[in-house]
Amino acid sequence: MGKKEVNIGLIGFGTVGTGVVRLVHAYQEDLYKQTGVSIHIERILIKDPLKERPLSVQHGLLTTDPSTLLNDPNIDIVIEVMGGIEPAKTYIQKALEKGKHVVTANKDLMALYGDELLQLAARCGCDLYYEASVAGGIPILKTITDGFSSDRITKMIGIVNGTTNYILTKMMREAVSFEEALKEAQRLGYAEQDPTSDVDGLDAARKMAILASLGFHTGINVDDVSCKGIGGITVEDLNFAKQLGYTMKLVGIAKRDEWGIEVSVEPTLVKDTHPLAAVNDVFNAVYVYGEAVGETMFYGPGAGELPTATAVLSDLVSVVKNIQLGVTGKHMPLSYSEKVLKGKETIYAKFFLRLIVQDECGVLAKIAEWMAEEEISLEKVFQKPYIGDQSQAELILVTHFASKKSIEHVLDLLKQSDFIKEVKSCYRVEG
Ligand SMILES: NC(=O)C1=CN([C@@H]2O[C@H](COP(=O)(O)OP(=O)(O)OC[C@H]3O[C@@H](n4cnc5c(N)ncnc54)[C@H](OP(=O)(O)O)[C@@H]3O)[C@@H](O)[C@H]2O)C=CC1
Ligand SMILES: N[C@@H](CC=O)C(=O)O
Ligand code: NA
Repeated sequence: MGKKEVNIGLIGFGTVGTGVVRLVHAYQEDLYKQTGVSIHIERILIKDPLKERPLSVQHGLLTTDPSTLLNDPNIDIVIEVMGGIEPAKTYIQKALEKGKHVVTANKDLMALYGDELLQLAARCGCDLYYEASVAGGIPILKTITDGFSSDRITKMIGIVNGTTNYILTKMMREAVSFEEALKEAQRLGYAEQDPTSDVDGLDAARKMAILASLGFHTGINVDDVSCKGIGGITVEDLNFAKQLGYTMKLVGIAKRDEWGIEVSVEPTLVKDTHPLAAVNDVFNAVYVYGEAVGETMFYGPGAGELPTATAVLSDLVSVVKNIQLGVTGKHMPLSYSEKVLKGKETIYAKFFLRLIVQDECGVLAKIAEWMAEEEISLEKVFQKPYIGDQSQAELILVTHFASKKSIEHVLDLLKQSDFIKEVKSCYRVEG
């Protein structure tokens, strides 16, 4: 056992950074007992020196000059919790090149440049850990890389964005408007600096790319993830979902089978009896199916100061243990499978369609005929008068499993036909 003290350079002192400082102080003694070293925060890089902060720190600890942190030979580990691509990427590269280990919560960066940074870390003999980047406080990356090393993961289904889950829960349960719910999520520190990445699904897509890469042992990029956000969801959609026994969730799916891998993020109607339907507010959950173990589910807070800080701290403890044992920078290869992505013709799901149709003889028969031609069979059909116009009806269809290609073809036919007045919505159904 070498060191008596490990010095940390913290980049970012916002929601997560503040949580990290609080926990390092609160758990100082436990951390010492686990690792045999004192963990000391040596410097904190911020942007705005005039900002009021919820936590005061010792004079001289804060700096706006990155070189005082990156060039300080006393700093052993850099924790990056500032977010974004640049200058975060350059700071992490510089830290690794200087022989400093890195812990980051940055999924934007890890989803885009994870491979490059991990390779650099290996070349520099350094550790690079990023547990906080996916599902906040749930220790899901360690679970997948270590816990599932004895199994073959076939599917992961997750609610991996806390902000959108919080918004959808507030809209469905309390009829709070989208704007109000988003503002509250921002106030609570859940949302990204630019919350469009939460709302448009990109944050979840980045997390699913990281999960799929680790779970399927191959490099899945954000561009490989088909992604749709919650922006287009209407209160009407939510009410229909509720009446029919579904809950709307932004769901990420990563699946592999004999045709290859599919990864997607999209608003999904989850059956009320499905465990994911009970995941509310800022909570996240990831269902992992292993060939041998079967179904497992991991649940916990997906964002917020202290939950996210626990993930950062747990990585920090891993690095400190590696330093003490003299095994930093030594990792077995994780990426060894060929990447084969599935086409739409082999991506199967159930779908919910809401249509405004001409209320006349033969309409349903024609729709059923188009569906049959694509080998789509219907699980549920509901019809009710359309409030806006008595000559029209609102038709809701839930299909059995159909390929994405087939459903898209039928949607094209529906949109072009004279007797379908409007295709109001089409959602994937889970459960
Ligand atoms: N919030 C959450 O619940 C979660 C966040 N994450 C990730 O953690 C990271 C941090 O998120 P969060 O704490 O919410 O973000 P915040 O916006 O709350 O904090 C960002 C911090 O970084 C500092 N910073 C930003 N740009 C610069 C710069 N150019 N130079 C120096 N300092 C800079 C800011 O300084 P200043 O204070 O002076 O403005 C601030 O202290 C992100 O990657 C995010 O995706 C991951 C999981 C959950
Ligand atoms: N904005 C993210 C923060 C955690 O990753 C979320 O809402 O999940
Ligand atoms: Na996590």
